[in-house]
Amino acid sequence: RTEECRESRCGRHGPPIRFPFRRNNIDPDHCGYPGFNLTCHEHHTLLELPAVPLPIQFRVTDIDYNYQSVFISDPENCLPKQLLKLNQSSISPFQFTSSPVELNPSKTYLFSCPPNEFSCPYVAVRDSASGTLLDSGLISCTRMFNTISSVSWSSDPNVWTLQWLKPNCRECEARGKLCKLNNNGTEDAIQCYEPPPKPVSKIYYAAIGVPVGSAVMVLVFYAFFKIYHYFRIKGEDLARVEKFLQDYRAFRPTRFSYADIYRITNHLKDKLGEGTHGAVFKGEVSKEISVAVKILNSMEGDGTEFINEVGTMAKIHHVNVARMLGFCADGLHRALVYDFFPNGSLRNYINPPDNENFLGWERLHHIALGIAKGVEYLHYGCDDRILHFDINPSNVLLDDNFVPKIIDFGLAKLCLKNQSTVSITAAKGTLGYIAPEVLSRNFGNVSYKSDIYSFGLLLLEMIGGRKNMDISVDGTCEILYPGWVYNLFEGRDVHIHFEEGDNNIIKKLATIGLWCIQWNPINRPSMKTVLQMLEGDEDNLTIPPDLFGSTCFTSSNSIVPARFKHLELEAIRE
Ligand SMILES: Nc1ncnc2c1ncn2[C@@H]1O[C@H](COP(=O)(O)OP(=O)(O)OP(=O)(O)O)[C@@H](O)[C@H]1O
Repeated sequence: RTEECRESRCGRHGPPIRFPFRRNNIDPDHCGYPGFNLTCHEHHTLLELPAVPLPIQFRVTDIDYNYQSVFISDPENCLPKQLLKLNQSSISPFQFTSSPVELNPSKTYLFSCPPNEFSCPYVAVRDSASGTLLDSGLISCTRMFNTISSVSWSSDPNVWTLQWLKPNCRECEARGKLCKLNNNGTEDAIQCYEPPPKPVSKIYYAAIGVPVGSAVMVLVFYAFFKIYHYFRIKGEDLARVEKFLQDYRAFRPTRFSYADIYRITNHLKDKLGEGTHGAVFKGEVSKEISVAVKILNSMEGDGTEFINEVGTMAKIHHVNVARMLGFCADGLHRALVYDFFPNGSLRNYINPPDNENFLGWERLHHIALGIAKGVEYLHYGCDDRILHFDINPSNVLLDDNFVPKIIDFGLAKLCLKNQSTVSITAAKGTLGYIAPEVLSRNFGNVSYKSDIYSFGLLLLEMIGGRKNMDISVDGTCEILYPGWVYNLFEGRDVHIHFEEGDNNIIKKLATIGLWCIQWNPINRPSMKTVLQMLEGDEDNLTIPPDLFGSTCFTSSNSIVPARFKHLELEAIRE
């Protein structure tokens, strides 16, 4: 039967109502103790105290079950008036309590005041036995009489504290238990019992359910969005791969948006390196097709010129020239997409030649031949002659079979528009490969022979590596005048490691290299001739005149001719 007597409240903020209190006309009789009836009225909890001639209703503001106290106020905010009515009446089963800290019980005086001056026409004043009587504010009031016994004042003058002694549930409450009438119905007999588990309220359900429900909804929406997004992206990816393959088969470059580039490169995650014209990232058009994406340093314009140039570059197809698979001209973003070559650049293998990456002279010879074929194609195989201007080991990539692929062709033209002239500063990394006439027009006109010069130095680097070119400190001279090569022909130590038989390849590459780096562009062979030399017998090759004889090919005894000094100064100044 205790289930029938669950704790309740009149309003959400009302005091808890449980034994010995019960709600009048709502809770069964056995839920409360006689005289402890409370009434709920408009969410207020009301307590009726017996008085003569009529009972008086007070509002219950709180109930302290541990101290068996009930805090009451007057609904009309005029407690002293009620005090007057209560005078002499019994308020059983309650009684006024004295404040436990109040050593001298107070007398309470009741004053009648002019109703127009006071909202409550009665004022109760507490005065200690020793004490001061009136405060001057009550001058217009008339003292009626010293009131009944001790009224218990709480800190709020509009609230009284009543106490009850019977039934005594203090012990039960102190032990965290509840109290009820004994089963035998004897009024005095009280027993404790365990409080039933609190029913989960609707508010609780709402408090927990709403956020949890919302979170689940958000998760479900998020999951739907992700699935939708996934399939949309997948669909776009498939469409892109399809388009890419179509273009690939038709030898057309695919145009990518910057968002595509961003996705292909997995948010520009895997950076392969950074060159003069921009950074290179690894990417994947699909699981099978890996690409390298060169994001060009930002450019101006609407991209029309860029697209035209790219159109020309895309027509270039040669086994030794990296194929441009696609491009991006989106806003100010410009990018070029190439096949990805996992073996990286030739520089990794020739510098120095005797390390573990050394490919062997046979293979290096093939690579030199491949590069020469690629350059020859750029010079003679296209509608317009394409000058590379930056042939060096970094711009030669090696595919799975170590077939060389020339990259960065056309970039000089593409990016020149932005850089006004060939920038020596920008091309610092490849300074040693730049033909004299590119540095100074005193040496002749810039032409396809400038690429021959760079190729010659690439050959010399392939055989000697930087080991023989001291590029530190005053290295410009050594790079431009690799006199050490002549030591090779004279059988002197040039730090090159080779076996018997390799000698011929090395000498062949050295001879061709020397022909290619002749000062006068007219004396340099064309790429067609270079190819014949590379493919022919080295015995038929003549060693070019020692153009370094009178120059600074060693750092210690160098004497630079006046005309070359001019070049040297100019090169350093830029
Ligand atoms: N298609 C590619 N496959 C694999 N690696 C590549 C590819 N293209 C470029 N790289 C690598 O990216 C890096 C940067 O290349 P990039 O051509 O931009 O600069 P660089 O040749 O080192 O310098 P510069 O532009 O001055 O010649 C290099 O390490 C190069 O090996």
